[in-house]
Formats: sequence, structure tokens, C-alpha cells
Amino acid sequence: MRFYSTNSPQSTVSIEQALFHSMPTDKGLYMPTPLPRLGAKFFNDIAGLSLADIGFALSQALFGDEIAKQDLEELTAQAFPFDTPVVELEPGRVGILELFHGPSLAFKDVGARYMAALMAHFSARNDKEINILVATSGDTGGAVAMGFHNVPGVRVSILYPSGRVSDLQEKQLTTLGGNVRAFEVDGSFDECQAIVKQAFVDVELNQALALSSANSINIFRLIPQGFYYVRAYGQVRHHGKPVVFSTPSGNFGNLSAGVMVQQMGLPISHFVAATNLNHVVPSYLASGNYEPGDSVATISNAMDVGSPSNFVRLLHLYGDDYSTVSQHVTGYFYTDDETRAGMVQIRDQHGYVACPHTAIGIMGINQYLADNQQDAVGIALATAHPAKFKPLVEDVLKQPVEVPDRLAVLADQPKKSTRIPAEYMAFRESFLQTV
Ligand SMILES: N[C@@H](CCOP(=O)(O)O)C(=O)O
Repeated sequence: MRFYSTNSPQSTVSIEQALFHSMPTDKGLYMPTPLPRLGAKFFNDIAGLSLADIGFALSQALFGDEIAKQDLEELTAQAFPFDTPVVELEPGRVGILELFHGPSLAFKDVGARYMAALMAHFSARNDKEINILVATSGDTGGAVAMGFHNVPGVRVSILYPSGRVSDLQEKQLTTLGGNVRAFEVDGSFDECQAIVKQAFVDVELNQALALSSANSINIFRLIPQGFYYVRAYGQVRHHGKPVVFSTPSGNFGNLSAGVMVQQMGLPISHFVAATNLNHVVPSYLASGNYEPGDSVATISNAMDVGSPSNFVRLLHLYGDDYSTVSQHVTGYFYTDDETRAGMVQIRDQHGYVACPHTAIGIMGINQYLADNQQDAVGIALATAHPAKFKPLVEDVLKQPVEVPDRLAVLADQPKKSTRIPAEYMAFRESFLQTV
């Protein structure tokens, strides 16, 4: 398995280089080559397999030539001690793929924990401390903080937009301490992400320090996210219907991960890209015009991304061709009022309490199935536990939301963060003081 940059497909790098360097110097994004194609038999036989089993089988297909079978088995078991169950809201019609059973109660645990295990596997060969830089609009930061907390030889710096993440999300980023440091940026998520990307092309900084990313610009954060699409397919295949996935989307890593496993042979009939008022990709899918901008703040804050990193990967996976991508992916977006109404309707109809992002995914699948493909089974990805947005969900649904212990314990912990303006040099200076 090799990795090429979307900006220069002719030259390739090794697994280790792509994992630790995260972003090619030509500012493209790494893509795996060749992407193995698995036969129908593989996908027909997965019904009883757990996320860890599927992660192991797919890891072997992807990296089996370079990483020993036993090491892959250990690292997938270590990464995935939890599962990703499908809860069927309307059996054979709509299911919810619950991705929030990991330590940080969000789907990002899958990618962050796999990446941490893979880095630990290779870091025996590295003597330099690794500095992981992460920009978050809410969920990535917590998963990465927990995934890498106390991992020897790794230091994590998380940039988040001040006032634009939920209180409990902020606690997840700012209370662990140790090798995890939080930078509270006076700006938007897009500005945080731009600072991180600038650090990766800062030649002097990269000569002095080993920098790596745990955002979805790092292909190893994204590849494992494909595993849960396969796990979900295994749970609904028995209905014998085409399967459509609705993915709540911000940076579009989650959707790109689904497209990658589709290209590995997983029979996904269609994708729905569901988002909030940051609708740059749904607008592109409808019109062919791509117009990124700064993000607007919404109640589904983890999707507040105005310039999604993985748009380039999504397009690339469909041959950089608008008509192909728009045949495979339908985009929908919802205002905050529509999201609130959707949360209430989902609770009233099904007794299911969804976070705002998950509600958008469910609204997307319902809209798509009603308009286009009534014979399909639709799966909406539930990206985060509703307790991460407790005050908002309680206010919308007028009912208490129970907070799992692992999140509740953070509420009284003191926040530790370094406040900086949204300027690269301010971050650089402050960051260098800590390394
Ligand atoms: N929605 C994300 C933003 C970062 O996306 P990533 O997939 O590139 O890590 C978040 O919750 O932080």
C-alpha cells in the first residue's frame, strides 16, 4: 500500500510517511493506492462480525503486506473495545448507526483510536517526540485528547473556536492536562483549521519538530471510519434491499470514508450528505458551483465548517467529475429551526433522543427516501451522544437527558486553555513555548 497526493498522483510515499507527515508538502491530501477490491462473498458473510473483527479484516486487506497479522489483530482489538450498533427506527426502512459508544461519545473515537494504535505500532522506530496538531469544531478534539492522553512520546495541541463548541465538548478538550494542551482561538473553526494547515507547510517548524495531524486530513484518521459502514451493512443486509447512508457532514471526512469502502466493493446504493446552514457541498451538488467561505455558527456546531478539507477527496474519489459525484451523492441542509423541529418529531414518532447532528442525518434520509428510493433501507449515522449537547437537547425536547458517567465527571473539572487570536504567528509563538 502506497499513498499519493491528490495534487501529484505520480509520486507515492509509504504508510509511515503518510501517517506521521499527514499532509503532502504540495498541499494536496494523501490517498491510498491501490485500494483493494473485496468480493461479494466478503460482504455477504459479515453479519455476525463486530467492529473490531471487521476492522481487522479490512486492515489486513489494506495493510496486510506491511503489518504482521498478529499486530493488526492486536491493534484493532485495542482500538475498538466498543461496537457501532444499528438501531432500527422503522425496521427495514430507517436505521440509526450509533457511533457514540466510545470513550468521547462521538464517531471520531473510531478514527482517533485506530490512528493512535497505528502510531504506537510504528513509533518504536521513532526517537523524536510527535506533536499532534488538531483543529476541532467540537468532536474531533475530545476523541483525539482521549485517544492520545498519556501516550508516551506524543504531545497533542488542540485548537478550537472560542464559544462555538458545547460546554461538555469544551471540557473534553481542556481538562485532561498532561500531554494534551488546548488553544482557545478567537475565531471560527475554519480559522483554527487554516492555522493548523499553515503549520504543516512551515518549513522551519517542521525541521525542528515532528508534526502530525489527527484531523481527517490525515488519511489514517479517515480510513477506519469506513469500517463502521461495513459493520452497519452487515446488520441490515438481511432485509435484502439497497442500502443508502445519510452522513451528517462538516469536513466531509466521514462521507469520503464511506465512498472509499464503496470503492472497495461495499454495495452502497447512494449517499446523502446532510448538513446545516454551512451548505457549501449540498449547494455544489445541486448547482456544480463550489463556493467555500467562512462558517456560520449553528446549533449543530460540529458541522460548522465553511471550507471542508475533504471536498477535494470526495471529488477525487468520483474521478473529479461533477456529474459522477452528483449521481452518487444527494445533499440536503437544514436551518436551526428545522433541526429543532426534526429533533422533536423524531422523539415524538420513535421515542428516540437525537443530538442535532444526528437529527439532521435522520431528516436527510427521510427526505431522500421519500423523494427518490422508497424500496431502500436508509441508515443515518448518529455522530454524537445527545448528552454532549445536554442544555440544548433538554431545551428543545423539554425532557431531561442523562449524562453518561464518563462525561459527567468532566463537568466539575477546571478548564485549562490558552487563549489566542486567530493568527498563525500568535499560535506559533505560544505553541513553541510548550515544546
Ligand atoms: N467536525 C469536526 C471538525 C474537524 O473535522 P475532522 O474530521 O477533519 O477532524 C469536529 O467535530 O471537530
